[in-house]
Amino acid sequence: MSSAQMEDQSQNQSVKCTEIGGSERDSENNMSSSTSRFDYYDPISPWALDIGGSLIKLVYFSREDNSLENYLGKSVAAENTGVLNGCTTHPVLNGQLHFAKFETTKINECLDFIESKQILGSCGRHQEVSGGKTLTIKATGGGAYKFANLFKEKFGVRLDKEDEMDCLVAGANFLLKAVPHEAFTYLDNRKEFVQIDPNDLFPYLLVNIGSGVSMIKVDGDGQFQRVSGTSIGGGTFWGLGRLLTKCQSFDELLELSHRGNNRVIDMLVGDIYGGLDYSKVSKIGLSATAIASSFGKAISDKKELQDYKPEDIARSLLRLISNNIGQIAYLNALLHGLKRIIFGGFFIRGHEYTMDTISVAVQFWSKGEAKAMFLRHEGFLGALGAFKSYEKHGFGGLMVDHLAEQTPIVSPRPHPNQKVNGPFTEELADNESIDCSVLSVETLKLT
Ligand SMILES: Nc1ncnc2c1ncn2[C@@H]1O[C@H](COP(=O)(O)OP(=O)(O)OP(=O)(O)O)[C@@H](O)[C@H]1O
Ligand SMILES: CC(C)(CO)[C@@H](O)C(=O)NCCC(=O)O
Repeated sequence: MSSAQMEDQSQNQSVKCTEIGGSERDSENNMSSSTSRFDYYDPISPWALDIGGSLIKLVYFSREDNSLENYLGKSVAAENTGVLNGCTTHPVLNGQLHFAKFETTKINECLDFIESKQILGSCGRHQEVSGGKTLTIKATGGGAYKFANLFKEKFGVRLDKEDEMDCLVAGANFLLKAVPHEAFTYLDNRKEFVQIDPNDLFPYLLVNIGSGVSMIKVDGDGQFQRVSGTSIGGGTFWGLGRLLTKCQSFDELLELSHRGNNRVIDMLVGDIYGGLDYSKVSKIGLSATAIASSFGKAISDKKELQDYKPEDIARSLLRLISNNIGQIAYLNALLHGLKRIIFGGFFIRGHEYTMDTISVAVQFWSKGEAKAMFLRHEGFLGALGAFKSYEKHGFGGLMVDHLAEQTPIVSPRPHPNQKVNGPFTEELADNESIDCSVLSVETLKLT
């Protein structure tokens, strides 16, 4: 299939997922202690959190109304054929996987959202599920530690902490293996979806650009090493950008950068060489338009901060940070012999200029040997990994397993080749949901 065809299809992309759980829920993590088998027939919709330094990411599953009937029907049918009696059934739950994000400094908005959407399930607030057990929710990121008490006080739920790197890798591997049209390249204003053969996925370098940046060499499922990182990341862009431009939101900063011209502030090779290409006077090969020194013009100009346009500052800053991350990523890929570099994290936000800058940096430094790739669900790797981690604890129908098929997505997206007015290419709309079919494997205990 040509990349152009793949791009077209992506416009109707949706994810169908399969949710699998297992085993009896008799551990500390249980949602139910099962005094009757019907305790299992009202499963709490699973959800998971990734609470980072800048943003909280929430992934949750909601069933369609007829889902429960479906579930009961299949289970009873299984019982009638003698499959039950402590054995496993495979009821299919139809529903949707939802994604939402909130600023960590506004965590109350997240708590209100959880409450308003009733994603705590039928047990409601301050629940003690049957048998005196506390509902446990999978959570990752530093905030899973920092805000554990807040969730306990507000909802009576316990945050079951999953390692941040484990979750990033699990989320990335899941997306790369199971979700069609997930990975893409972006260069010269062209977005091309890449279908990676799941058998030829590893090794790769995962570069997660959150507040800070983690670089992880991924060798397989659960096999990885955090090889590097840098504190110059998304938090730096947003923090410095806010101070320098006085803008009020991250989106405003991105919007500014879209309109700006970095050459006003960055010192170019041509500025130093009197307009000549350095490549013409030396073997080093830097063009006149290459940035010699980010923000370098600010030293020579007799100007103050207010003399620069906020949009030009935003543009230079975005270029500086993206370039730097692209370069460090490439150096790590080189050090570890990796050709494929996959970028995630909410810093990217499907922003054309960010992706282009990172891609150019990787291409430039690797002389075309390495490739930068991006992910549609870039910001939800950790939360998806936490969501998937229910599975490894073997309880309660809580694992996205594989994609069954695609159905049209609810919200329309611009065509990848269509020039959009804003700075974003194809960002996941906030709170967008994805159709899912969920296979819930429950071990039913008959009493
Ligand atoms: N609406 C937004 N508000 C604030 N920052 C945003 C927003 N959208 C994107 N960002 C960018 O995304 C970054 C956070 O990305 P992400 O959520 O992946 O990391 P995090 O989990 O908060 O950080 P860390 O993993 O380092 O703790 C911010 O620092 C900022 O650059
Ligand atoms: C500290 C974490 C892992 C928290 O998510 C992240 O912000 C990060 O990778 N920062 C970069 C730290 C460093 O390696 O210099």
